[in-house]
Amino acid sequence: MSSAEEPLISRHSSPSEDHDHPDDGNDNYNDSDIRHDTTTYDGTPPPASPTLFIYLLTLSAGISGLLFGYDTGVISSTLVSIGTSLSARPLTALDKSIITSSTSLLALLISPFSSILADRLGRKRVILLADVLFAVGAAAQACSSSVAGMVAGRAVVGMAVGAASFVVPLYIAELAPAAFRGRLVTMNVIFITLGQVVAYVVGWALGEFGEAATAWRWMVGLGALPAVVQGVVMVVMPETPRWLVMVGRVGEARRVVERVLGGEGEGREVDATVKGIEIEVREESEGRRLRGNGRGVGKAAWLDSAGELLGVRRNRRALAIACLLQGLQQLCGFNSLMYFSATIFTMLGFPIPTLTSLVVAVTNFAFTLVALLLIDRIGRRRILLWSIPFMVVGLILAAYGFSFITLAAVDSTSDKPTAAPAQGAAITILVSIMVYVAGYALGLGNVPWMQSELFALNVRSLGSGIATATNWGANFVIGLTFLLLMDALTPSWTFVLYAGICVVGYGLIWNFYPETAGLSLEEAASLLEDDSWGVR
Ligand SMILES: O[C@H]1[C@H](O)[C@@H](O)[C@H](O)[C@@H](O)[C@H]1O
Repeated sequence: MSSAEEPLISRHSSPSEDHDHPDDGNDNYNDSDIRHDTTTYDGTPPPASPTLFIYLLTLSAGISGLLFGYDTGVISSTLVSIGTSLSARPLTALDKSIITSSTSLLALLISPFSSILADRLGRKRVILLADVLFAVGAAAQACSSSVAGMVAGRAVVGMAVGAASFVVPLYIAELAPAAFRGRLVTMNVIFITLGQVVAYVVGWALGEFGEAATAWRWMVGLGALPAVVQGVVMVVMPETPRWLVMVGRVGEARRVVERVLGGEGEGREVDATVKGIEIEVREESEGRRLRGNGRGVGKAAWLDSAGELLGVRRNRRALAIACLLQGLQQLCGFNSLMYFSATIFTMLGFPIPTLTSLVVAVTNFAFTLVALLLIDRIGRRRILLWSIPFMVVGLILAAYGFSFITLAAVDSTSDKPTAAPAQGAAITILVSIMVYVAGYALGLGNVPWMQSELFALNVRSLGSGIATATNWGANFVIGLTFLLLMDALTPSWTFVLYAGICVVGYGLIWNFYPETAGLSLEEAASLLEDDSWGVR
């Protein structure tokens, strides 16, 4: 579908992809949409300025990113504040690893089901359900008295993250006028990193000024707040017109389209948009019927899409690149810092480790802003090739710093180190971690989320879904193994290992990831036909 034919209210995916793919994460709308979808259904220009409705939509997208960021970031301060409150003993490295990684594991497991639920119940209800899970998970963590209870609370939050990270982008993609869609995905990453900053600030403030025994309960419990706010915003937001048409509620769909278009959406445009959605939905169910699937969650449709994805060379290559980038985003070890920086800075003897660890979140947020200003000008491939060397330098320097210190033993009741390690080395590690995080935020923190521009439309949803699952899978591995690796290999070798992964990743990107910035989807796809994978 060319840009002039793109409905104002966007479609989500092609016929064969809609029901049975795993999570396609943050990529139902992306920056390629900025370039390609700037006109409305009948070719008229998009609304000149955002309507109140668009602001509300932006707010709900923002809160969703904030929640994702808050819940992944807050664990850092929580782990160093729990002391002996869970199961009446200090947390072991294994406890910390399982508490942390249960969230990503459940996010990974739940995301494929959220697409089915989103079709059955509607997008809005699934968002509300995710908000309930966020709130219940936060409360369960706050009230837990054992390690198992805490793991269960984190797992419920993981279900919420998995469902929300699929359905919120879908909701926005189906509601936002095309001209604003690209900006909304950009916002999502900014809000995730902002949510992590908020979590770190809350963790530090409560750890410093709160009641020692209950501070960590407030840290995790406060995660319920944005979920409640989002739930309230969602109550006044409509269901998407595309879903309403899918279930035969065309009149309601029409009223929603009128609302989205605001004053500018008079008669003809509304008609054209609703017609476009109806045609699309009809084509989809027709396609499914022809493949003998009726209206169900077609296994054959899934197989068709999977066959296209793996059977066609350029699709296969797109998938390999998208998974490479998502895998690398996590395996480079960044989230080890996001989850455990307060634990690391405690071991290094910093007096207020939760405050020191704020530099990780703030550097990540600040350089994410810089990246998003630069990325279209510099290009995705180039920004990765420029930034990964900084990550390698940061990691090697940190490894070098760690080689000078014997980590202080941590007093299990106060979680404070029993002896202060060498200060110079600790500062070196702090600075090198900042260099590493800045490099990460400039490239790997963002570029992988632009994955959908690599895929042709008919395999985009499934391809992005698999790549997103790769992200959660690798995130789980990192969360589970970091502290255990620090014990088994020493901190220095753990950081060297991450540096090695970055070097290998750099080589793979150099050889296989072509520059797609500024290209149309067709041009990007045909690059991948080339023997050199379009890199030369
Ligand atoms: O893009 C985001 C961002 O970089 C976050 O800081 C990180 O925690 C997430 O894992 C990643 O997906």
